[in-house]
Amino acid sequence: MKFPGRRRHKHYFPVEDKDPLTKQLISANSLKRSYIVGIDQIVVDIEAKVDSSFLTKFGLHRGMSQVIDDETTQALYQELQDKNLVDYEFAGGTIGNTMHNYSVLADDRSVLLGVMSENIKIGSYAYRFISNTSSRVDLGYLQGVDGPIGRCFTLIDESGERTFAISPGLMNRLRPESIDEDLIAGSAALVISSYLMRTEKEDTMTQAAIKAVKCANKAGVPVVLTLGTKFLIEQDPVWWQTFVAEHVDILAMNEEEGFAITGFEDPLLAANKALDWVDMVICTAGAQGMFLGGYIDECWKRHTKHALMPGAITDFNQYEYSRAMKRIDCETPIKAFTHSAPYMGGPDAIKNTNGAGDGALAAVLHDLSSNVYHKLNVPNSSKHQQKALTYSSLSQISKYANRVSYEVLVQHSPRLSRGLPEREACLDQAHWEQ
Ligand SMILES: Nc1ncnc2c1ncn2[C@@H]1O[C@H](COP(=O)(O)OP(=O)(O)O)[C@@H](O)[C@H]1O
Ligand SMILES: Nc1nc2c(ncn2[C@@H]2O[C@H](COP(=O)(O)O)[C@@H](O)[C@H]2O)c(=O)[nH]1
Repeated sequence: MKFPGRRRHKHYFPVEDKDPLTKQLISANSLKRSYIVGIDQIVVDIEAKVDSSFLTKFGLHRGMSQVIDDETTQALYQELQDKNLVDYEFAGGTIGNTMHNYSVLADDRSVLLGVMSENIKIGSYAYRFISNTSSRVDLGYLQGVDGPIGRCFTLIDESGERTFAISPGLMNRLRPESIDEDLIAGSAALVISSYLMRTEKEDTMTQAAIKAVKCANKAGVPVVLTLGTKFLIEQDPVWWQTFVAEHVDILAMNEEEGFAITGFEDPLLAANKALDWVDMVICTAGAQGMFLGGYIDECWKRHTKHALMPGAITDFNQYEYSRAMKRIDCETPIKAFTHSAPYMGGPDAIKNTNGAGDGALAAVLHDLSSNVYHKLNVPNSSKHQQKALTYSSLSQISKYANRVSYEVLVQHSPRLSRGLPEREACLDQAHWEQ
């Protein structure tokens, strides 16, 4: 496990550096490992620049992620080929991206559950998915299927808006019996997306996902849900609210999805509402940056050293230096929030916004899993007197998450090609010598 690392603040430190005594006690090969598990519809992204008439021609709703039938897929793909519009084909899927990014950041194992074609031809989409995924992502638990994985046509129009057209193939045929309960019970988190609930009659993905969620709930493993797209949530917000309240511990959403599920347009108020259902919430807000909210026990609260911020909740960031806890572990729970503006004010030129939110979530998962890893290996550390969910404070996690989003924005793919630098070039030498 590579720890989240020191960035603008000096609180990050690897296990080995924490204490010279523990350093002697722990030899590298006796370290216990932590890992996270994600479930996804296995898809390859096929990205193309199109104009709005293309979307109209194929009956696609702009800005939405929608499932298309075989006939539409054939015609759409043919037109993209004929006009030479395909820019790039790469492994995708909202959770696939998140597992990949987590493994790149943590330089450690994640496990991806889903389906994979049994017979893989060189150059096929299945082949491409596997070869574009970090070797740290364990694909050994994928369930074989006799047919293709999914394709996600990522159509970018003149305004930069992305419209996703999903040709599902057999991506939704993950069976409940393919869910290994011990694997989930031993993980640091189970990560799912709302897309897993968008299935047809013959599909088994939803049942498989629900089985995994119940297993995680029973084992006390945090369930992390990312909302994927506002259109899915808008169809039945009450169902989602109930599902989240009953089964989810950490909710990740952007401000549009936040509005769809909570009814609050302001991302801070949406995050505040979500904390009625979950222990921790991430609400990204594009150029506004991100809000992170969680619970802390009165006795563990830490005051910020930053300026108090204006917003719909007075002094909302006053306890942002605290580590997040499960509400149930707090005797006197307090809601705490933090906000981070985009790293360095955002890139001068955004190459692609695809996956910026997934990148932020991967960073949060890295912090969560680092805490489990540290606890497994240094259980008596004073750090674990507080029964916290996270390794770092809310403030640091959100800065880290924004930093990762920035990296996604300046590259073409939603998947990181490398980890973050050990030292940020933009920070002067004095920062590292403090
Ligand atoms: N236009 C932008 N300018 C600067 N930063 C951005 C911009 N869009 C996104 N970001 C960064 O990426 C993060 C996630 O973006 P967002 O678009 O909210 O996610 P999603 O992909 O889930 O919709 C933001 O919190 C911010 O740090
Ligand atoms: N598993 C699914 N993944 C999907 C679906 N529609 C889109 N996507 C993936 O989302 C990312 C982009 O993420 P975003 O946070 O920037 O919106 C992209 O790589 C797609 O593959 C879906 O229905 N199921």
